[in-house]
Amino acid sequence: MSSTNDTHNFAEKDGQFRRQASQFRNFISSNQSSDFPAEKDRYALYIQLGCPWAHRTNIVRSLKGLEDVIQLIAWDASLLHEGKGWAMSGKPGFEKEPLYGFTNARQLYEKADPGYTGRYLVPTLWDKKKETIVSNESSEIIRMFYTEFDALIPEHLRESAKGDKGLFPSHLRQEIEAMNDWVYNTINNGVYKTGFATTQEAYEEHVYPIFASLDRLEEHLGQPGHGPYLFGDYITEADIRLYPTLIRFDVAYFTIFKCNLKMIRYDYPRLHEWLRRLYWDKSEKTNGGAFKKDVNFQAYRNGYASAIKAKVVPVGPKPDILPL
Ligand SMILES: N[C@@H](CCC(=O)N[C@@H](CS)C(=O)NCC(=O)O)C(=O)O
Repeated sequence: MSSTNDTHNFAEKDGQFRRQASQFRNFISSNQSSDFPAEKDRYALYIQLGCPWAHRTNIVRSLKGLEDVIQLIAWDASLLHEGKGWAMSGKPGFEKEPLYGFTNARQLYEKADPGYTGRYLVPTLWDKKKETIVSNESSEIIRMFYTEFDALIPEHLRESAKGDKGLFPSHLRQEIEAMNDWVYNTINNGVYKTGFATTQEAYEEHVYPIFASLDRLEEHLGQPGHGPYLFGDYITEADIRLYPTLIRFDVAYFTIFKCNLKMIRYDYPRLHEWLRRLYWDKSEKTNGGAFKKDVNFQAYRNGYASAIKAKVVPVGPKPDILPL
């Protein structure tokens, strides 16, 4: 990403990156008399392809066959304006935001709330009817997508039809929530705390826990009942939340965010297989390739290099991902 000025610095004075809580936290419901009822053509999902949090929401949109139900709008991943957020560059495919002709995310946030003072984050789930933001919290958006839209998707994709083979089956809920917690803190957000650190202390505080947690996941995948997916034979929410971080790991977090004690491809055989299995799958399990569709390795390299103001973009490792 390039920026209009040189003010990108995600760390605070003590060198630590602290993620703000998302501020729009409404929930779409299958109940048609709720404030935000599940409806075809009513909602739009704003993403940019580099963002792992947006990536998880787009994976679930594809996985659940919601492409015709929820519109997708992508900001140009190469353009983050400080003060305006993600933007449209004018390049082909990124001329203007299609609903209002906006050219940056700030305009959208201010349409929802003129007094908004937070960061202009993706993913942003927009209600076209009420003209406001439903939610900008990915962990909640994915749950709305896979629980509330059943009536609008083919029967074989419905969460209610899947029973204990679903994304968040009742017998695994506690285990998935527990894993979500440490994976979020030490891996999903851990790579950011490491990569955005501006002191040696902050960097070292966060880099070691990433690898302790990757080691823990590698072991987890070797236990009975686990593998090929994290909780056995079926993809769950835990897989969806880990994947966007690991698909970026070797090409961006290892190289650019200095999460460089080990690589997925050389040091974690089970995780490496898990990752490639999801990436290359084109079967019904992934609804024909939900995990590969919007992966863009060059966008990850460029985006993270720019986020830390690196003047050079590392080219390796190659290939971007190995065959299964
Ligand atoms: N908690 C949010 C985090 C979203 C987030 O941090 N998005 C980043 C892109 S990866 C963003 O939009 N950053 C723009 C900015 O900070 O100005 C979620 O999971 O939805």
